[in-house]
Amino acid sequence: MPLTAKREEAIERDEQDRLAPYRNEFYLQEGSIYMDGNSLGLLSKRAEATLLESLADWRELGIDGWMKGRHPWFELSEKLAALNAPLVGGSADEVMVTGSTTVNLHQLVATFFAPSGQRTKILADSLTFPSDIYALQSQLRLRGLDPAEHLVQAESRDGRFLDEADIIAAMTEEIALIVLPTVLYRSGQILDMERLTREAHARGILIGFDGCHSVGAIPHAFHDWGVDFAYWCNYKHLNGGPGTVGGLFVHERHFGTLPGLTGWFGSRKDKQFDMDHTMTPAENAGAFQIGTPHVLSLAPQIGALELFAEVGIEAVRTKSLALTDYMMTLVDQELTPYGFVIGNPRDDKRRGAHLSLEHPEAARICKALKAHHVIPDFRAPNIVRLAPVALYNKFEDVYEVVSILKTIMDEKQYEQFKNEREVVA
Ligand SMILES: Cc1ncc(COP(=O)(O)O)c(C=O)c1O
Ligand SMILES: Nc1ccccc1C(=O)C[C@H](N)C(=O)O
Repeated sequence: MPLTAKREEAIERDEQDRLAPYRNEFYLQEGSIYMDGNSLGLLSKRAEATLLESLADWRELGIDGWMKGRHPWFELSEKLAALNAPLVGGSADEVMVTGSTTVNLHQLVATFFAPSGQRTKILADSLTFPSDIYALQSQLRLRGLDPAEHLVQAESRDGRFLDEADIIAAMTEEIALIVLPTVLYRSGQILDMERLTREAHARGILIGFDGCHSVGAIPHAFHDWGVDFAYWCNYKHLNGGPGTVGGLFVHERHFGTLPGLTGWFGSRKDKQFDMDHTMTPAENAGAFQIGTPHVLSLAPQIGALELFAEVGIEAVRTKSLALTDYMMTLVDQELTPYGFVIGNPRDDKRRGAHLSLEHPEAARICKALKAHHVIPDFRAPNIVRLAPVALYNKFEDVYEVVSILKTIMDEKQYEQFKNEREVVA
């Protein structure tokens, strides 16, 4: 189904795009358009190379890979932390690449949730990713507190967005800790982290953020905003590979706080192999490591993060906004008659890096897209999530996806599929 908009306009924008050459850094499948980098980013050639180098270090050096490898494993988490730091607005000391999103949340809540007196509750929200809620519930149970009473979830007025004023209103004198997403995983709304942190601190409450959907997509200033802690995954926008090691940020004002969950890799590096039964924790965010790093799962990040160091997060964000803005324009022009509702914020300040297209037939529209070799994901009950990624998608991809969507809707091709979700996406 031809679009009213002209393909040449998309091609022209690609020609002017300074980041266009980075597309060649990635493995893209011929004839397929990947729009799911907000769930699992694609493999880059540099990430593949650093993974293979680490594998070769293991093959050739055995145990000496820890100190003498091409990317010595003993300092690898620290090296990657320094590459993550500019992406979250922290110093290299405030960041550590370790654990996974959910494990890091457990670690940080185990550290910073200190119920006392009437402050015994944790404040989260009703739209956040389920794993965070499960972790918070179990942390409460571990302290002998009933989650039904002690986990407060700020409500959304429309099921899509959160209003900071509602969250602030829930910051009562019963709240000890707040955990919120930076960007909501379904609607892509960015929360005003600076404002929320200021308001939490004005009430004597600690606050941390889940950065899974924002790190590698938008700039952050966790240090300057005064955020107490944050945690994120490196497999979405950072393209570190499936299940790659996650990241965490702890504000320097908390250095010296004993982690809730300690292990020998949280030791000061020069002390670790003293094997003393009295731990000497690292004097920075390194203290929050627990055990031996998953080296082969860290290794792709060396190459993947190098790309971000080269391009800079500001340039990534500028292109990402241009891509999602272009996609919204085409959706408005071409798809409105078919019943799509744009369920993400339109404002640049509020919009993350993906579009959330709502439609009652969303599950089977996603299946029809896949039959056309377009990879979106479906999020229940009615969302087609589409993420045009700055480092590897082009404006012409956006044009093509909207054009395919128009054909699917016009010819009701989605009717060939069941309107039920698949297992993963
Ligand atoms: C916002 C958010 N939080 C938490 C998670 C869970 O992360 P993990 O499975 O890596 O612990 C995800 C994605 O899986 C997510 O998108
Ligand atoms: N970790 C995964 C493992 C398997 C499949 C998807 C994921 C995701 O990350 C989903 C993502 N967090 C989401 O926002 O839906």
